[in-house]
Amino acid sequence: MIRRNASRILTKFSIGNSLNVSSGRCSSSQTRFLHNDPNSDLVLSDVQKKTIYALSTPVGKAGVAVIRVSGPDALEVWKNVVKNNSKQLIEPEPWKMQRCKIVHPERNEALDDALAVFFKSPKSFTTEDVLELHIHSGRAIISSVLAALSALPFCRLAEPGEFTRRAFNGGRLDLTQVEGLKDLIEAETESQRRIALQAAGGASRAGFEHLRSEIIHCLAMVEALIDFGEGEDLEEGVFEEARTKAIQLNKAIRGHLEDGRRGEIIRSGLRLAIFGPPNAGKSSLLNFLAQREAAIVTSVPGTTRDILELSLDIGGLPLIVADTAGLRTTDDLVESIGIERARNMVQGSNVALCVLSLSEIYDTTTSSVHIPPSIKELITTETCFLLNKSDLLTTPPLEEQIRKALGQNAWIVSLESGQGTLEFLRAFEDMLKQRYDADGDQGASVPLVTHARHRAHLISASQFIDSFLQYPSEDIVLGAEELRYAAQSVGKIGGLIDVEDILDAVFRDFCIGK
Ligand SMILES: Nc1nc2c(ncn2[C@@H]2O[C@H](COP(=O)(O)OP(=O)(O)OP(=O)(O)O)[C@@H](O)[C@H]2O)c(=O)[nH]1
Ligand SMILES: [Mg+2]
Repeated sequence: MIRRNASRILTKFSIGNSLNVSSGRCSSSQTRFLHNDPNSDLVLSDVQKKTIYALSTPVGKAGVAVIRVSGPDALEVWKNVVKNNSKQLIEPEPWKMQRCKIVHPERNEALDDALAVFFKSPKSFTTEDVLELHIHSGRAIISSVLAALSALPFCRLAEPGEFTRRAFNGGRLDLTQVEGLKDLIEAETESQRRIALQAAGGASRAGFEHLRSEIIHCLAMVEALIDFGEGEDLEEGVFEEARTKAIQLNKAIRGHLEDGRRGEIIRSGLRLAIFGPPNAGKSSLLNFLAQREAAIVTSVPGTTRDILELSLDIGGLPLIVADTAGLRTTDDLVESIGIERARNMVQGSNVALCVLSLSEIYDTTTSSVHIPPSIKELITTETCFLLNKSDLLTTPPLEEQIRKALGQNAWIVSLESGQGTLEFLRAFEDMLKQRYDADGDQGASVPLVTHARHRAHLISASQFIDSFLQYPSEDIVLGAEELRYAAQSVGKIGGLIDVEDILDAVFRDFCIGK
């Protein structure tokens, strides 16, 4: 189709962003949203199209509860249940809060003094007509208003998530924004809130759409090459230009994939494993971080036998902190199971913090550090160290020597006396923010990939681009197919495929005429 139409219109054209745009050639793009079936247009049943209502705030006693209504009959709902104080029907002024009474549509009985606002389609959350009733929050009030709405035959109670679903169907939100909205509501720490707000606001959508349009631009070059052939109707070097662009695109995608999984980790919580030999003060550290006696602390080595996990907010980051059994060789069956679990926990963690007793590992006469082999095997370049029980040393340790042996992320403290603990906490928080913070104090960029789903589609897009790059210029038809799949993979992240994209890009990016 593209081939025949285009070849009739175009005789010679050149490619690139700087080129002229033909006037009035672009057809308007028709956006299609994909749900389960990537090839079917969305068809809604009558029930699905009905006006829906639901309580949008938690049930219980509070100042205000909001009941939301969305759909083609939202205005009818207003006319039936919203009355001004003189009991006359009022036409809503869109997007403006109005003082009113909520009445039962059949009995005309006043149910509550309220505020109501009408959002006219398409400028609403769902893109449909939306009505919000801000009533007093109490069980009896809420149920009486919901009962009043259920008396209207053109309304039904919304399914879970149906308002957001309608916002998605209406094109107000793409899938990344829907996910962002959900994450925003569930955010428990600053960094989770920040990342979710960015996604809900459309930052991820813009990032992925940019990637997709770049792939489509690349595909448009290849399509033109298929239609017209280099050197005849097309300028020389188009194939090379498309390849160069594809290489750049793959680099950009890999950049997003190799972000240390920051987005996913912040969403689900960073896993911090506290490990070390018995009696070093691991449980004391957990209690210090939690600011309560969460773990049992005794002077008996081997007190902690199993993993104890706590969810904590450290420096605005969500951490799942695990206290583990002290690592040593033992014949005790229960203890050895605990030690095995501890090892697995350390290996599966995002951050490992090794707690050591200074008097056990530091030789004051030679200022050297000796770490037991059972601990050494778990240490990587990323491991952090807390050298505890500094109060037991008669001469202060040489910090320089310790940092030389263990790296910069090593701190000396006494969890018993509290010496050095606040400095450790501040430095540890800074280190975590440096590694994982999303656009916080440390200025790290907000990660684009925040869900495993995004990662999977980006990986397949990158593989399709790789396959395109394998094809020689003679097999360019097959290569174009790979690029088409790559664009589709990225499109799936937002749940959106634009059927007219390629046609649009051909006419937008190419200068037509001799
Ligand atoms: N002197 C001194 N004692 C400490 C310090 N921190 C912890 N302790 C003591 O060391 C002992 C062991 O502390 P825990 O926190 O239970 O050590 P652990 O590493 O969890 O030990 P296990 O669970 O047996 O592996 C307890 O008696 C603590 O009171 C410290 O900074 N100085
Ligand atoms: Mg312990």
